[in-house]
Amino acid sequence: MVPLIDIADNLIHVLNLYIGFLEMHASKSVGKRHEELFHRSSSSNEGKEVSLKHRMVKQALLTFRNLFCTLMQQYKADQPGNLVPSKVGMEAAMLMKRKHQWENSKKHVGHVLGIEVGDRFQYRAELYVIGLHHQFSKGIDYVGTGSESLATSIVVTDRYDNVRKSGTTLIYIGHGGNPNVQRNVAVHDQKMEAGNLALKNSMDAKSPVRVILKDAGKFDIMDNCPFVYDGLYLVDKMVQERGKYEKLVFKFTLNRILGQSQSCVFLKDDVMDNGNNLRQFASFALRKRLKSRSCVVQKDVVRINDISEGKEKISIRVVTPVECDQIITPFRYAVANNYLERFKLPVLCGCDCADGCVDPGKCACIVKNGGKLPYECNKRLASIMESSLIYECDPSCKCPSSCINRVSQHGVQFRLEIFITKLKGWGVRTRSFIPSGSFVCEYIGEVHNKRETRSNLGANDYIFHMGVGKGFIDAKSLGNIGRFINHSCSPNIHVKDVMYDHNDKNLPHKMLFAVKDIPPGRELSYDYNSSKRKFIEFRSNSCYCGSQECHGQF
Ligand SMILES: C[S@@+](CC[C@H](N)C(=O)[O-])C[C@H]1O[C@@H](n2cnc3c(N)ncnc32)[C@H](O)[C@@H]1O
Repeated sequence: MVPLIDIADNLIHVLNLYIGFLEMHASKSVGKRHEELFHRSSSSNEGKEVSLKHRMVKQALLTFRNLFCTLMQQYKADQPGNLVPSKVGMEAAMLMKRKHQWENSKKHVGHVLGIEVGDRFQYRAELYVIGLHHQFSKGIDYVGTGSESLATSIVVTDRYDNVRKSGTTLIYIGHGGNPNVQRNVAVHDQKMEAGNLALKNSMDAKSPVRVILKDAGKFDIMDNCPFVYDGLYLVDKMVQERGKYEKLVFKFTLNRILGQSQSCVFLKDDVMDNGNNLRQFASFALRKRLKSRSCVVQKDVVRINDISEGKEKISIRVVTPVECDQIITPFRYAVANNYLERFKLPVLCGCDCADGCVDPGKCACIVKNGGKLPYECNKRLASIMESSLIYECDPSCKCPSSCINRVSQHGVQFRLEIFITKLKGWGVRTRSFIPSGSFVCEYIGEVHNKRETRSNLGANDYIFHMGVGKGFIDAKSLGNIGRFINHSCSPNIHVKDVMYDHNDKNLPHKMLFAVKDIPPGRELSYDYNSSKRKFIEFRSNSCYCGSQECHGQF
């Protein structure tokens, strides 16, 4: 028992140092903005802070999960009778609290910096550790007291008769009144106090409330990450009625604030549309069938099985809703850039590492990366933000294709699909979980040189600017999945320059890598204006990315 705690403690100590380091750099500017309802970033610096905060939240989750696993193992070995995961979660969270490892520990109304609509969580205690909901078991969290209180967040479970209608309206039953045999509490009327009072105050003040949905086996959100942050809602109505135990309960009607991104929980909304709770009319078999399907495919019909026509290792399908008859404007799918003849791409200088580039100091290609391997052994970027230019091993190198320094040249590795968005035309989403740092795809097209002007190329939505004084990639008539990826002010992938089959730094491969873990069903997006460089010019002025940090305009 003791050694395991020691391991956990050491682990926390190391992570603590790292978090402390991040905090030191973040604290100067993040400060007061915790109080803001919508964390919009107006400058690229703020954008950086938001992504830093994302990392800090992620780090807190990682610390929690490691600790949770360690404690679970400990309980399994020493006290299997006391193994209650929710209690172990609480214990892990409290251990972290003692080490000041919680994120966003100050309660506030509105979104929480570093957490996005649609983010999923495995354990209830995780919500506490990252500051999304500061209650271990109570459904309503709030700030202030009495008539001054305001609800900050609610967790919607099936414990009470909560109902969800049309994906945007929640009928949420207030707190209290349930019998509790263990604590010898009999069923009673709910009282207008604590969380109930806070929700009422929020209604009067029109103050938004964070909503976290929980799949309890009947709400089919996701099996292993049942808690989903569904965004901000307003409490529009409150009535007092007789509940299932014939005692008085408060029923709050909350409506989702418009303009927030989808959290991919619409699967069951269709079923629950007419105001019916899934539990009230769906048979067990139907529920099981629905549960086994992914919410990504539920609403859409597959129109094209593989738009790459076998050119990619993994087929890329095109889906649209049943009623949508939109088709993709024809283009030629390619898995490599088409360089115009006049480029005469320079010769390569490969490495001699027949053993697979295991010694970074000896590999000529890795030396070009400053002697550091750009990728970890799991083929993910070693450091997401570092090195804007990466040299991978090239066709003339002696190393095998499995070499650790060959990642993005192998093409698409995750199941991606093209779908129709509400306001941005076609978009790309993932059907697989994409871990942070993974290669997603290249932006492929016809490569033109710097002397050619926009008017030569003709205005189109698919021109990717390689950088000042460099070339363009035009993916209008020849391209790959990359041409369908939209812009977001809060992106989940980003562009890296990679060289592997020529030496012209003016024409690097534009490779897209995940900057965070991306769950299945999430749209992929990068910042078209990253680092003050316009990769792709918007023809319309308005941005419809729907993120909390959206600038609205281009
Ligand atoms: C490279 S294309 C992306 C794929 C495109 N949506 C399509 O239907 O083929 C770039 C164009 O997509 C649209 N777009 C991408 N991101 C957008 C956003 N956040 N808001 C509005 N339009 C967007 C703009 O018309 C832009 O010029």
